[in-house]
Amino acid sequence: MPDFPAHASPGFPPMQAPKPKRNVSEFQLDTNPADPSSVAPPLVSPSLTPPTTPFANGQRPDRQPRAVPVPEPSSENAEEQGALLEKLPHVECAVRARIPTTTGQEMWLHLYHNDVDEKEHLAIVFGPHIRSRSLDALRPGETERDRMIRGAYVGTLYPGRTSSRLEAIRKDAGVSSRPSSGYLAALNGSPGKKQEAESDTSSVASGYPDDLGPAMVRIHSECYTGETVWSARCDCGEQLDEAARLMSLPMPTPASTPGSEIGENDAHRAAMKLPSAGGVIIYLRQEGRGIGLAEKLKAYNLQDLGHDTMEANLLLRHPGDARSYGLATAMLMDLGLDGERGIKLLTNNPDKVRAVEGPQREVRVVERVPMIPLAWKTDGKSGVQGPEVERYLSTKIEKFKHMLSSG
Ligand SMILES: Nc1nc2c(ncn2[C@@H]2O[C@H](COP(=O)(O)OP(=O)(O)OP(=O)(O)O)[C@@H](O)[C@H]2O)c(=O)[nH]1
Repeated sequence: MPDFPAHASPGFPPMQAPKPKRNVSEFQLDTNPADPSSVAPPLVSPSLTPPTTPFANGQRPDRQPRAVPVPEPSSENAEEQGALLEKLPHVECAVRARIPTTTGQEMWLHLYHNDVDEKEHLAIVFGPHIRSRSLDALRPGETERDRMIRGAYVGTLYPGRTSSRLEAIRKDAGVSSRPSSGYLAALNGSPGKKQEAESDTSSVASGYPDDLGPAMVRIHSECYTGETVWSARCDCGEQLDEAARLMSLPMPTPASTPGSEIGENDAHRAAMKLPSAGGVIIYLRQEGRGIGLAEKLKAYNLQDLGHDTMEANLLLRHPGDARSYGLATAMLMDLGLDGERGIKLLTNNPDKVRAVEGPQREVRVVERVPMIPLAWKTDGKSGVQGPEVERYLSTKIEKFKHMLSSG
């Protein structure tokens, strides 16, 4: 499986990163000097990275991160988990489309509307198993063609297709239908199930197979600078690429579960382009940690004047982090990822882990997969580098308490 392309345009040659002026020892990270294993990873330029950097010795050539179990929330730590919304927003998937990507993997882009803002939030779905309940629900007066145009079809589109349901196509072609069950049967119109799909789409089960375990999820906040105009102030573009790469890895076998080491056999299977176990990136339009692009650009000027990313927000009279995750919870529920089985969340952000679960723990984060900066994992061979991103990462660890040393 080839790597996802760097988010930077290949037309722009990489710039020489300036030499760092500061050393990791100045960052006063939360470590216990008596315990060498507690030393946090260094934040200096990769050319100076000492061997304690996670994966610096090439132990994880596959760049597959380890999953960390997430403990059940307790009433004792409820306060530090922060306040959650009392009521989740209403979301509806308006349209989805198949997007072939430059790596050869396909993804399904789902566009959502909601009742709390006017923005178009997105779910980027990898693999065949995750479907939107609100998209699949029948809408009054719509034709089969209408359903296909808004993406509410099963299988793939092709010129001349007349039905959104596979069963109807098989019947027209005189092919006997394979027995299907549950959600897909309901969508396909199997006797006894169609009524269920029409009357109460929220009660049908997700198509995500039980044996795949918790689905992999990334909640990503928009970053125009890091994802589109090649900024090296943050690692947002790289995180988006990495989440897509992990969700495109081949379907696990009993010997290789998602989040575990990937073996030679898996590399072979990836090369054969076997279907991926998939996952979903919820892409929220909360640019600049919720303060918007104009304010983030002011914050960058304040950072150039010597302030860190949190101070800059506060000087502009914004909270350090102005984001919320209720929309993400509602979208995950719509995608059938609520319930006991839980999800595996790609993040270092402790606030995000609980906030995305929702007021009644509608969604359960059962595992956390750390997002280690690529430069740390590849010993500086790739990834965003430079003094600005080093300062950004150190502030995330020191002030936002991101769990960046876990690996
Ligand atoms: N206000 C502000 N926002 C920033 C800055 N740098 C990046 N962002 C925004 O921060 C968001 C990404 O947040 P991060 O803090 O990188 O990561 P996170 O989502 O909290 O945590 P992870 O899940 O571990 O990646 C995006 O909306 C970016 O636009 C900055 O210097 N100032």
